[in-house]
Amino acid sequence: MMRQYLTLKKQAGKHLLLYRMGDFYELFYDDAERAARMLNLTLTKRGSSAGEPIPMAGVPFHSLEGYLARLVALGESIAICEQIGDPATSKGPVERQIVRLVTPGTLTDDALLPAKADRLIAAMWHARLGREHRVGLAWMNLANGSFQVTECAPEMLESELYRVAPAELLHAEKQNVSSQLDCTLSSLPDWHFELDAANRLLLKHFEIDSVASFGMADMPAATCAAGALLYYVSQTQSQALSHIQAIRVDQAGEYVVLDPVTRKNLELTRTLSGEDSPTLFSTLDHCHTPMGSRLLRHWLHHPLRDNAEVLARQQAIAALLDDAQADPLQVRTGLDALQQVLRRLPDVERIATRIALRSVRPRELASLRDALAQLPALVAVLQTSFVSTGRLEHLAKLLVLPQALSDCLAQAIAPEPALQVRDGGVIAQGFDEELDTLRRLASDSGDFLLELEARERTRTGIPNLKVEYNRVHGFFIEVSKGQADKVPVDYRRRQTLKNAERFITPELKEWEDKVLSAKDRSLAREKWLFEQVLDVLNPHVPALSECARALAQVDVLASLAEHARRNDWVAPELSSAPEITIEAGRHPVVENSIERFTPNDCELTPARRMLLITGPNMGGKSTYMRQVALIALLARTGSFVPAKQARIGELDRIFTRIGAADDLAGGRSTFMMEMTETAAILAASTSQSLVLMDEIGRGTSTYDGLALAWAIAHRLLSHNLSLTLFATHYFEITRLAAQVEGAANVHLAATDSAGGIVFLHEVRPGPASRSYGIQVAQRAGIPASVIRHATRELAQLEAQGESTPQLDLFSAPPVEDTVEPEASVPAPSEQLQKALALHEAFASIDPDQLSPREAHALLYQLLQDHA
Ligand SMILES: Nc1ncnc2c1ncn2[C@@H]1O[C@H](COP(=O)(O)OP(=O)(O)OP(=O)(O)O)[C@@H](O)[C@H]1O
Repeated sequence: MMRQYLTLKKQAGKHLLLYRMGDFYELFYDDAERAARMLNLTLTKRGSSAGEPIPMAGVPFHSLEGYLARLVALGESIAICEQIGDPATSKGPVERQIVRLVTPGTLTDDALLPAKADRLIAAMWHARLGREHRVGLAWMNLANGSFQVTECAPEMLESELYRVAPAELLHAEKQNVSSQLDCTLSSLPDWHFELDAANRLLLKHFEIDSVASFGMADMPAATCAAGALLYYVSQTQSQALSHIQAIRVDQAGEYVVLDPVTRKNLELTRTLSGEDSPTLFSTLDHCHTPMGSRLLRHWLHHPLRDNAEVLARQQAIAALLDDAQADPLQVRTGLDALQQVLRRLPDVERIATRIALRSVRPRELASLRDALAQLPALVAVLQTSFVSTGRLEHLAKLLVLPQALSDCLAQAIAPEPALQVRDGGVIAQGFDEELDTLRRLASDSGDFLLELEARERTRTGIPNLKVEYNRVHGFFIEVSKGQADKVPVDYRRRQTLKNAERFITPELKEWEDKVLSAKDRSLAREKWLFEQVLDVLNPHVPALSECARALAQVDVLASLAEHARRNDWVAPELSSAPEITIEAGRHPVVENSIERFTPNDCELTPARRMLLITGPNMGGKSTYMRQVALIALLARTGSFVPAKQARIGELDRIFTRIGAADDLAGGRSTFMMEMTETAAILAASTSQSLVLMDEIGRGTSTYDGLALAWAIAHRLLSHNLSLTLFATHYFEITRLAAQVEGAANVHLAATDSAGGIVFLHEVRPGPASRSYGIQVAQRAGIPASVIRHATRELAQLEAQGESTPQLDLFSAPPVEDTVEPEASVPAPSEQLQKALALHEAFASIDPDQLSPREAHALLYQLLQDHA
């Protein structure tokens, strides 16, 4: 047996091998030790190998799914080995085979999948084509059959990986992955990524002549990744992947690029501390179906650049809301009616996939049958209430499925089927004549038995004779001990009890054989019929999947409309210029968590492209910056936004540099992280990008920090020309507004009161007047003696004026809120002047215009002038 185990373990490779033995799945050797640790199993021993006992651990077969879910959540991959041979006829160990591979990215079972999130598997391949270096990325959602590819430059890979967010990433053994993404990495031999083999596999699977059919003619890197991915996934499934029907090329430039840090900082689907709520997704998710929730999550991570699709979604939401407003006395609006139907729908998307993989359960088919019966009502609401809305009208059409599909389910599946086909009672009465006869034979024994009992009582003269059945002994005739000697000769003893004897007669035995075989045959017939039903359903899988996608869209649009209705959100105007103009905007998440949120305006246009934001700690700077980014992002997904009015232009990227934490694992300090992120922003942001910069330069000495912050702001303003929100504590930076066209100062207002500082959370024009740092510290509970000490120190430092080491905004004399910056700004210190001069000298250099000799000379000149 151990030899068989070791052969199978070799096949399983790195996967944990669950080896079926009777009612258990056993693990041996290292697998046993690992699994025992992870699952808290008892580690035992079985036999020995080379004189050492073999470690063993096991899980009962009926609780396999629960253990699998835990292992997969820990990022493990598992090979499941079953007994294939018949133990009765086997010589030596029963034949066994690996029948299923479970990996974090290839799950389709409902018990193992999160309802509201997708679990994708991706593959990446670096290709060098001459001097060009491209990365091909392919990803698949096995649970709904989508398969996508893209190619990107290596520096964009991390952003793309975070956008796709796979649960498992396949890569070639010789190509290391340096991503910080939290996912399971599975390495494959390099030959899995060979172009010819990949091409052949894709052509065979999709039955096409060339990958050009999918627009992949010039995408060799993506083709290699797609081939490796398809091969790997098909190895994990025992069924053909018939629901994977096409590859979609994800065009770079389709989406507003969000780099990994921005996805995190904006708390789209996870809070900074790693919780699921409160996030933008948890706030907006009023979806009634799991597939709706999954699509909403996808939309939030994929804001669109092009206005057309955004507008179509927005108009659909507007129509859903208009209907509600058109007749305020309407007890139930079209939106309510839609939601009522949506509430009753199961996860059609995943059921469709499981039909294709032939792993669907009877009860899922029953819920699909009931769902299909609801669809006409949904279509009717869409067609009566929202007839003239392009998107909703189109979706309504996709919800109409062939009648044959509903008929098949309605006729074939029992009203309340058993959990498993092997339990019987899955196929409906009246669907198959043979099955009905077998069932009747198997269960309609009542009349025959009563008749037999009466007959035998008369024949034997034993009045209390009974004919009965139990699972262990089958049918029998029971006679009390006192009457046992009266039984006829054809009675054969079956069992002796304390007060009774049980017998069987040839007639009863014949009946028993017929009934029991009818039971077996009816179960076998049901199993066969279930497979036939799957054959009938299978061709409808594409239409069903499309219908599921349409349902998900209707659900998301209804959810966004519902949120807009409850929170008074408005449709943003979309423009093609790079601009963000918001009147009375609110933070979509914070507005729901505090009692009174103060709305604020924002105007960012090419002519006023940078807002320098100042104000006290706790004043609301971060909230304000994030709210602007979130409103822009919401507008680009087609949603309404929390504002009185908004106008959002086409954006290519959203960047954020907000309070970094140490990347200890990556060996980078806070300051290093801050500078790395800033370098990426300066390299990639354009005049169509929205950039959020929060207190850049704070992690180093005052002079360094200030000089860097100044130069970075200057660069964004004069070179990148991005729409920028730049929050800072450095006072000198506010001078930028006077020096460079396109920048303006705003501040978050606060005021003193008898009870201490009061934050007004209002964005007002001009720079802030004071820091209120000590007042904030006081509110935070710093002891009164420390506060008094700090106040004395501050007075002294302020008296020393410009020579203080703290060059920040708040060493300046107080100014009125609305005073323009240049009126109150002190002259820059000597060091700063030097830094600025150096910066300006650098800004005037165009390296592309210099020969190496000139560059060398210029370098010496700069050293001489600025040392
Ligand atoms: N517009 C607003 N209306 C009402 N409350 C607000 C508003 N903006 C922010 N707040 C509240 O003020 C608190 C502080 O906000 P925020 O973190 O944005 O301040 P900050 O200026 O960035 O502070 P720090 O500089 O210390 O990071 C938040 O917890 C939020 O609840």
